[in-house]
Amino acid sequence: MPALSGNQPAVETHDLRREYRARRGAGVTALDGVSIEVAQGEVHGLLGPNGAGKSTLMKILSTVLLPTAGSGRVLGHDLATEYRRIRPLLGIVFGGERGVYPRLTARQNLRYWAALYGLSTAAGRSRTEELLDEFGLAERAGDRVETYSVGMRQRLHLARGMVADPRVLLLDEPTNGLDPLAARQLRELIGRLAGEGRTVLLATHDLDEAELLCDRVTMINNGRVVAAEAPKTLARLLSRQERIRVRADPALLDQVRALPEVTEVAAADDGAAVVSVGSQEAVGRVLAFVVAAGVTEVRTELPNLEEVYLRLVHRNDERSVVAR
Ligand SMILES: Nc1ncnc2c1ncn2[C@@H]1O[C@H](COP(=O)(O)OP(=O)(O)OP(=O)(O)O)[C@@H](O)[C@H]1O
Repeated sequence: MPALSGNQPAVETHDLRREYRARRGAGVTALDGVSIEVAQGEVHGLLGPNGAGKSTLMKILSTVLLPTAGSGRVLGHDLATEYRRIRPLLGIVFGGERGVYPRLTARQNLRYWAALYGLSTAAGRSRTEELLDEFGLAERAGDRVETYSVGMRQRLHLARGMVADPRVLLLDEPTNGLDPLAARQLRELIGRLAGEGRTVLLATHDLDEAELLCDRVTMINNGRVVAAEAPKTLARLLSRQERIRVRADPALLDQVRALPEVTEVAAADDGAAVVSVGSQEAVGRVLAFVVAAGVTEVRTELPNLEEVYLRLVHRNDERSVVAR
């Protein structure tokens, strides 16, 4: 990977707008003033419901689509005028079959892409073998891709995106359609690639994946940024209810339920009870009550990213709620 230069953001956009013209009727505004900033080395999630504008943003960042208005830079290079300098810095892994030839073997695919990226034959061959090893494809490297499982194909997509050792990886729903094991293997690979100092921009519908992998997430709805923060910070900012997880007998739980500060007592999957408390100030009083009653297994927790997402994106279409 080429050395890092300066500390400019890996990716930044300012007021990006993208409209798609319709032949008849009104056009669609896919992006409506999107400003994001992704630091070098960061794993950044792009979250939002279908049609939110994630793929449009990814296409603009990968320089295959121009914005209608606004601007953006990748490692300091302007998206509109310096795309030739940006492309070698990017590894692009979008879903579907594009970019990998099913009738060729994994080895042939990777050598082909290495040649397209301008590697010499010898360098392309050695890079191909490295990638086949790293992405767990070496054993089947001589088989046609059409005989691969979906998980193997997706690992090959990721390997293809890594041929030129890019500084920035753009991943559009890379684990979509994978079974849990294959998705986990791919996430481990993504985590490893990110650990090498690369910047990763990951569009995903999988909120657990985002929580697991991402340093920060941007949530987009109707072409607008509704939040941009670290998953934990978002949870804290949006948490109107603190929760306390306790293990206690049913009689004590009845007493807890009757406390004025408590809004709900629900059963968790693991047999514990999750006590929701109306305000953060009241948590101490409820905690004191359960501890005085002899409960020893007790901890407070924040909502997970899925709950934050549901509140932010599906609550309504408010404008910027928690923009950086
Ligand atoms: N080529 C196009 N022509 C017209 N409208 C388009 C085109 N591409 C996307 N759109 C519209 O722009 C909006 C944003 O689409 P986009 O694909 O960027 O969203 P997304 O967040 O990636 O959705 P998904 O999660 O379903 O992939 C949608 O209303 C979509 O219908």
